Parts: sequence; structure tokens; C-alpha cells
Amino acid sequence: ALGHRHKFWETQPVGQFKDMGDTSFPEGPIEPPTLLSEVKKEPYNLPNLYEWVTCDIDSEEMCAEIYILLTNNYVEDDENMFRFNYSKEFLRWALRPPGYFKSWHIGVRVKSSKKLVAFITGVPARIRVRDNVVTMAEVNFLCVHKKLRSKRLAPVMIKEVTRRVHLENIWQAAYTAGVVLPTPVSTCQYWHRSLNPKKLIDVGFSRLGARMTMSRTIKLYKLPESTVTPGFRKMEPHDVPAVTRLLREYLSQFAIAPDFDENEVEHWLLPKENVVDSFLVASPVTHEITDFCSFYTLPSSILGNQNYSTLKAAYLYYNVSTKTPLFQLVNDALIVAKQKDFDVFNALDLMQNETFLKDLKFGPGYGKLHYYLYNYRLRHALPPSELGLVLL
Ligand SMILES: CCCCCCCCCCCCCC(=O)CSCCNC(=O)CCNC(=O)[C@H](O)C(C)(C)COP(=O)(O)OP(=O)(O)OC[C@H]1O[C@@H](n2cnc3c(N)ncnc32)[C@H](O)[C@@H]1OP(=O)(O)O
Ligand SMILES: CN(C)Cc1n[nH]c2ccc(-c3ccc(F)cc3OCCn3ccnc3)cc12
Repeated sequence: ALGHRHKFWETQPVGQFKDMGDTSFPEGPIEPPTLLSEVKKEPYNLPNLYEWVTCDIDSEEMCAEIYILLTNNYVEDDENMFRFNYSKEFLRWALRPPGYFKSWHIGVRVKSSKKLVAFITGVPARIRVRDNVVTMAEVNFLCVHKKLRSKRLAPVMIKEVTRRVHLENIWQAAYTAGVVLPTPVSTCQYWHRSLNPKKLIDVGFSRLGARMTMSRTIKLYKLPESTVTPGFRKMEPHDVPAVTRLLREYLSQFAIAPDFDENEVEHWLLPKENVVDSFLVASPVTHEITDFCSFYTLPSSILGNQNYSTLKAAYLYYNVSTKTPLFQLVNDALIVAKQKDFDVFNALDLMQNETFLKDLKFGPGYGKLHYYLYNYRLRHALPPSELGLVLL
């Protein structure tokens, strides 16, 4: 805002800070599509030492290079105590949804050593914004090696993924970040629910509460051995049509939400070992599916701790409650996560999550996750309760 210059973002079709509060602009695309013949045909120039590489995520070797780059150089928390450690199977899941483009998995190598030093990705998604379903690119995994930071490489990466998205006649994007950029369409807070409080305190993720002993803390977060909702079970392939109907109906209440079809529900929500867990509640009598709950697995490396190297974290994903109270549904997810030896269960305060966070003993995190749309203006920022989109 004041004095804050965004030399790159000021050139982009995104809401600008200087226009904040000006509601005279219509909601919708900021720039019209250009003719495909007018989209730049060759890649943007990189500094001389570097070259573009289109990453084949199916290749074990390429996937390993991406995994290692992210493991050592991706997002850390504000105190640099943890760094996301997306697994290879998670990356393959996240980057190969129905209709994905290999050309949107973009790497930068050092010409001489062939070392992968930067990465950015897009995957196609139909996102509804109020009443408009827009095909967008969900942009993610932007990463520049720690040794190459602050050289203005990120703008080149962003322009290149934009160019390749334009070549597929797609003109909007959605992305999230912990940093404030021009201009968030919504801002969420993240919350954490301890499952293994002793480890969380040992690694410095949590602190022992005032007037609390360790044994009192362990007791506070204790969960039942098994889930409590009758008819609560893992999702299976034959459930895809019913879960799609249930989820589409539920997500229709939010201003921004994915427009999932059965293929996308199959990809994003069928359980995948070590990647995504999903459950539903089917009425024992009618077998009607009335509720749904899911979380994904995203460990964080613990930086500089002698006893532990990894924090096993679950992240609340998409949930639907029509009969079982959301509180009880998510509590069953906590119970399953504890059974699977997760250390912590994370959630954003979007959708209807703030109705249960405190009651289920989630504590507020220290940072925010900002949501952005590229080349699509909203007249006002949305409260998180109107957001129905979870990006990985
Ligand atoms: C129609 C299709 C459109 C498709 C594209 C849509 C847009 C997609 C946008 C991408 C969405 C990604 C979503 C996503 O992946 C989820 S957010 C996670 C981003 N990754 C990390 O935080 C990993 C660790 N950090 C790094 O690797 C580097 O610090 C990065 C690469 C972040 C910046 O590298 P650097 O060496 O530290 O910085 P310079 O190269 O010198 O560049 C500085 C410029 O980059 C702007 N910047 C910094 N962080 C950003 C971020 N997270 N998004 C967007 N812009 C970001 C910054 O404001 C400045 O521009 P300004 O001068 O205007 O302020
Ligand atoms: C969303 N996706 C784009 C990854 C991403 N990028 N930037 C981020 C900033 C915060 C969160 C986040 C989202 C939900 C949550 F419960 C906790 C979070 O971060 C905790 C702090 N932290 C950062 C790294 N290790 C721990 C994700 C992201």
C-alpha cells in the first residue's frame, strides 16, 4: 500500500492497491482475451546461464529432481522452523488432474550443470465466481532455489506460465500465497489442532500452556480410539456419482468454488494412500450418502531439531454436512488422523470451518493465506466464509 512498489505486479491485470475501494469497475475479466495468433510463440528470455525445461512429472528422475528442489527451497513458516515437504506421489496427484497440460509444468535448469533451480506449475480447473464458471489455471509450486533469490526470476516464471496458459486459450488464474500481493480476493487464517502434543512441544511448534503440565496437555487433546458416527466409512469408487451431487450442491452456496464433475471428484477425492483420505456417512437404512469429509497429507520438514526430522500434518480439504453436524464429522476425521499417527491437523477458516474450530480445540496459527484471481476483478474482497476453494 503506502510506498509499497510492486514493479512487476503493477504491470499485471490484477486488482491494484491504488484502485482499492473504487467500486466503479465491473466484476469480471480485467483484460479481454487476445487472439491466439497474437500470443508470444517463444518462451521469455532467461538470464544467460539458465534454460527452460518442460518437466515430465511421469518420469521418476524428473519427479525426484522436483521433489528435491521443493524439499530444500519451498515454503517455510515465518520463523523458518518448518518447510513443506510435499511427497512425490502427492506432486503427481496435484499436477495431473483431468485435462492437465505437461507444458504447464515448467522448470529452469542451469545450462552447464543441468541442475533444476526453479519451478512453477499450472493445472486447469473450472472455477465458479458467483454465477460465472470460468476455466482457469490454478498456479502453484512457484519455487526459486535459495541461492538465486531476489534476482527477479519469479516475474519471468510467472510471465512464462501465463504465456503457456494463454496458448491454451485460458485467460484467468487462481493462486494463494502467504505473502500480500496486489490484491487478495479473500484472506484466510489457518488453525492447528494438536494430535501429538508432546512432539509438537518438543519441536517448538506449540508451547506448554500457562498453568499446564505435559500430562494435562496430553489429556486435553486425547481423542476416542474409534470414530463415533454410525455409517462413517471410507469413500469408494462406486460413491463418485453421489459424492459429486452432494459436493456440487454444498459448494453452490459459496461465491468462489470449483465446479467439480465426476472425473474431477474421482481424481481429487478418492482416497490415495499417503496423499488424500476421504470418508462419507451413508444411512445404514437407505444407504443415502448424507455427509462427506476429507483431508490431505502434507508433511513439513522440521529444520534444525536433533530428535525429529518430519512433522506429519493433515490438512482439512472438502467437507459436506447435511445430516451429521460438521463438528461431529470433523471430529471423526481427527480421530482417523490420530489413528494414522498424524502429529497435527490443520484447517483454514473458509467455508463453514469457523463454526467448529474452537470447539474442536484448534488453535489459531500465526499467518494468513491470501487468495488471488488473475485477470478477474471482484468489487469487494470476500469474507472467508464465502470461499469454497482449497488449493494444495
Ligand atoms: C492467465 C494465467 C495467469 C497465470 C499466472 C497467474 C499468477 C501466478 C503468480 C504466482 C503464484 C504462485 C503461487 C504459489 O506457488 C503458492 S505461494 C508459494 C510461493 N513459493 C514460495 O514461497 C517458496 C519459497 N520462496 C521462493 O521460492 C521465492 O521467494 C519466490 C519464487 C516465491 C519469489 O522469488 P524471489 O527470488 O524471492 O523474488 P524475485 O524473483 O526477485 O521476484 C520478486 C517479485 O516476485 C513477487 N513475488 C514474491 N513471492 C511471490 C508469490 N508467492 N507469488 C507471486 N509473486 C510473488 C514479488 O512481489 C516481486 O514482485 P513485485 O516487485 O511486483 O512485488
Ligand atoms: C496453499 N499452498 C499454495 C501452499 C502454501 N504456500 N504458501 C503458504 C502459506 C501458508 C500455508 C498454510 C495453509 C494452511 C495451513 F493450515 C497452514 C499453512 O501454513 C502454515 C505455515 N507453514 C508454512 C510452511 N510450513 C508451515 C500454505 C501455503
